[in-house]
Amino acid sequence: MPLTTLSNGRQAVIVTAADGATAIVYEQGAQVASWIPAGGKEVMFVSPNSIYKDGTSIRGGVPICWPQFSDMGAGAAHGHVRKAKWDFVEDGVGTVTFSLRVKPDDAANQWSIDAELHCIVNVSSAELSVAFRIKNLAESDASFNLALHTYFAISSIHNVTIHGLDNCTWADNMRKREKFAPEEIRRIDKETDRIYLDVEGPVTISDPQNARNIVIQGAGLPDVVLWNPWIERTQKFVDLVETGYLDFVCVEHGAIGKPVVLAKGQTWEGAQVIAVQAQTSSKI
Ligand SMILES: O=P(O)(O)OC[C@H]1O[C@@H](O)[C@H](O)[C@@H](O)[C@@H]1O
Repeated sequence: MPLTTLSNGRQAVIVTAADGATAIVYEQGAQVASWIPAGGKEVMFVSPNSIYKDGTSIRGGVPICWPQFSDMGAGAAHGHVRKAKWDFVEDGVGTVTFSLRVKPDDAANQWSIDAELHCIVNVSSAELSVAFRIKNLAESDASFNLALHTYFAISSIHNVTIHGLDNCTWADNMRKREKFAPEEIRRIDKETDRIYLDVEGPVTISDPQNARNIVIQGAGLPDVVLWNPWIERTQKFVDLVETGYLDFVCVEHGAIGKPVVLAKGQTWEGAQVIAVQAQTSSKI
């Protein structure tokens, strides 16, 4: 069994690619918490105040938010599977798969969905891909939202610029998801909690101080949440340090604007694919 116990006491698989890239994927939540391209820097942010215990999602990496985003449903905010213990399925060079059987009578499954979930992680120095697959095992349609809630490590929120969202209508999570017309967004300089709808191209985080662009693309996931809690809201998170907002930005590909409706017996997959490009100038 390739699961190992890390120094924080949690079980995880350390994935190594043929080119020397590594990733860490926790059993709880099938949560990716590290991706280091060979000879490169960590791409995932994980808060030093993260709580490592049963039923608590790590503050960082790629929490899988399903079957609901935020409070858009009857169940726990961002769903329950990010806090559940997933089953290891298989691993190989640069890859690991976890699964989770979700049954209607699970106490935490307030959506009563009957399904098998898979999280498939593939890693190399060029790319990290995190795929969420669901097979509907019920006799009726399953309807759900999904977000791959990825926390990216950055040199400082003051240094980075965001590209790829200017032409999209967005809903403000801080104003009851009221919708707004497209507008340029480059720097984040205040609390930002937006759902960009129907994003077609990649989203890029340009980080000149880290000499890299992080290029993030969704597959089957049309929407993108852009989140940074900024100064005041950060203080409300027990698992973030006081200045934690400086160190990350979340770019979360998801199916949020419209729920996915999956017919009985059908399988659906959505993924986030992340690439890192060396930067020679601050322009992208
Ligand atoms: O504290 P949680 O449940 O992990 O959520 C963190 C944030 O997740 C983001 O996706 C939401 O847009 C924010 O509103 C939320 O605060």
